[in-house]
Amino acid sequence: MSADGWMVESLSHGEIFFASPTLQQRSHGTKGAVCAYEPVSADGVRRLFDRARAAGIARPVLFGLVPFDTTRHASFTIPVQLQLAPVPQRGGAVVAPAGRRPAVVARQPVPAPEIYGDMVRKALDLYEEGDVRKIVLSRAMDVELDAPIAYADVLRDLLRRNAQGYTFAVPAWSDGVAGAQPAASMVGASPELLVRREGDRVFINPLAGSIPRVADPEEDQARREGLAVSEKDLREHGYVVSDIVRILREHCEELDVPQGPSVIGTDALWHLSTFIAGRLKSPDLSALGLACALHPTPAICGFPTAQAFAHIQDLEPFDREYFAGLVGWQREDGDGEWALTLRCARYDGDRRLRLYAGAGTVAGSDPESEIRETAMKMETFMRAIA
Ligand SMILES: C=C(O[C@H]1C=CC=C(C(=O)O)[C@@H]1O)C(=O)O
Repeated sequence: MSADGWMVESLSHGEIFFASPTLQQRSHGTKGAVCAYEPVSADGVRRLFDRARAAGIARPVLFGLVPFDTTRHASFTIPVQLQLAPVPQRGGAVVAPAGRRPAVVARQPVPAPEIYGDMVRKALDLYEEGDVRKIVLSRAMDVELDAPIAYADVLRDLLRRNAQGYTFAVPAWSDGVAGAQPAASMVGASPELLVRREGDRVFINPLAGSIPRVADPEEDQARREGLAVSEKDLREHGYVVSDIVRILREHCEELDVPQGPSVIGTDALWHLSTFIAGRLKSPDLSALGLACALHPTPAICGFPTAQAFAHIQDLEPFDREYFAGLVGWQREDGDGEWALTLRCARYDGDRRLRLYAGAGTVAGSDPESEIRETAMKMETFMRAIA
């Protein structure tokens, strides 16, 4: 453990790091890890734990990435050596980065911001036609660096600025697996908890409806207050909460849903947030099982889900892969935490990253503000890299 208490020192490509607001976990080495690259299923997860036991891993913890489109392959890893610790007090001593940061050699938006604006305008036309009410539209940015990233520096930076978030580096496998080097890793700091399960208690914290923060404290506060009463943002948030609650009612016998959202802040944005707690009807439903029942929520897809999903496939000119999917961990008893894979990038382990950002659109959305919001989401991640 390093002086600042974060277990990120010498983390190499393919190793795992996952920090929630209270717990940090990291793997040491990639040798012997039990891995799978297959669509997510309860049977598949069970088989992985069986393989881990057979391999002599005493207290197996499964880490994973589930794609936005769950018919595609997920990436799962049960490391041989895992270290757990409470997160250190924030605001304490911060170890300065050891070396120089990589420089950006090239940036390529996918698509260009104007085209993203056109996508939002097309969504606005669809709202007039009436078969869909919300679509979360995203864009990407391909970045080339002059040198590989230092995981420890990047994660420290993300951790420092996202105290209430879920900071992660989790490997993405490709066909064949079992090699020591993954195809890529997803690296980022998500503000959004999809599901935490502790025994029969579950916690869900959807976010939707956002505004960028500014340095001036008065203007920043005015933006926070404006978001709390914005009709468009409350509507955007409402689709998410009502759909999540509808599904939770099938699986929970007690549900505690606040009357209305509150506003939470990351270092760069204000978000509308609703913290929901429930008690599961069946102890057999794991954290990942419930997360998959809820996914894709209108926070990253839209409403109604099927129509929004089809429009996303049609409008977005790139494959989301693991972006806007699930990232997290789970123990054999089904307890665990799954966050949405947001504010992140796919990193190839060398000099290439693909950053992603999305924004919810509804009738009344402004294409220019959605361009700004997605730019801000990617920019905050870039600050940690170069
Ligand atoms: C899709 C993203 O954010 C979602 C989560 C929180 C707030 C959102 C919004 O206000 O648009 C998005 O629904 C992203 O960060 O890429």
